[in-house]
Amino acid sequence: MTDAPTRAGFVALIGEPNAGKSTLLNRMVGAKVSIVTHKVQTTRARIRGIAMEGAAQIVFVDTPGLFRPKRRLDRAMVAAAWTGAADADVVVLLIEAHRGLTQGVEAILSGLEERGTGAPVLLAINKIDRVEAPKLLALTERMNARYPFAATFLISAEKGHGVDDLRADLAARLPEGPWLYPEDQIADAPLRAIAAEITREKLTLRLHQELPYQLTVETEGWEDREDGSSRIDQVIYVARDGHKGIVLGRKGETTKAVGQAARAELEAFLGHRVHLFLTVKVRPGWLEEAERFDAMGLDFKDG
Ligand SMILES: Nc1nc2c(ncn2[C@@H]2O[C@H](COP(=O)(O)OP(=O)(O)OP(=O)(O)O)[C@@H](O)[C@H]2O)c(=O)[nH]1
Repeated sequence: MTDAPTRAGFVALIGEPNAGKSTLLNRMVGAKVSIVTHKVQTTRARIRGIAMEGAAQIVFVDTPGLFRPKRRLDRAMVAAAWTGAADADVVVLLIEAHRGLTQGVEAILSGLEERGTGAPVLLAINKIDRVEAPKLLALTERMNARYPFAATFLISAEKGHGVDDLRADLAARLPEGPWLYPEDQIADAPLRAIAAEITREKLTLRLHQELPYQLTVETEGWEDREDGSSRIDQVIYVARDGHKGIVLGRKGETTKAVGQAARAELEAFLGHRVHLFLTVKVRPGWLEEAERFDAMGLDFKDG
């Protein structure tokens, strides 16, 4: 028997808040490689996780900023977010079985129609554990009458029903080609990446608009200690000296608060004690290294 060709590509998972995107990702990807903290609003599509299915590598991206309240829509940002969906090889629209074709879902479908996407759009009706079979059938028909989905999957992300079928179908739709991320990176980079992402998120929450552009967080050290705790060393890189002060805050209080918040979340995530050490460093021109960050699976630029 000949080996199956390798495949790789991007899958955009879209849906209203609370549809179950994180739950589904965790199911498909496994907790270890799922970057679960994604609340940071950026104009870039973000990699949420990478799943291997046979010889296929499925890179899940999400499109932050897509469905924010209309009044505050920043056109450029929303356009960029849609680009994320349009650039994907496959789009999965996740909806809730008990809520059906809501106004929010309708808005997403209109968006897809307006902008168009060359990629097939799959419908995943989630939370099927909450409704009766006849209702599911009716919803499936209604949705498919509304939009030409390439396929429909009835799933329960929480209970795991239908998730394997969805993942296998996604894998089969990806183009043939080499993997986008080396397998060993998928195996060990993620925890460090998640830890860096958590700190970045706390910085964003704390600094809001003041957050320096060209800021990045890297986990440079990780030591699991015998007492069950972890020592994690991270560096916050900024592009200019002036930015260092913003990140540190008066008497270092910003970094301190960020560190405390990040540590608490890391402890909850890892389930054990964490000693987190943050350093702020200036690294002009880190953008040149953007490709390296891309390779780490944290971000990638649109287009
Ligand atoms: N009953 C049921 N609940 C589910 C299922 N999948 C997800 N949920 C619940 O739905 C809620 C939202 O799930 P999330 O995975 O956080 O949803 P999300 O789409 O990532 O939400 P945002 O992060 O706000 O975009 C959680 O309380 C889940 O436990 C399911 O299959 N059945």
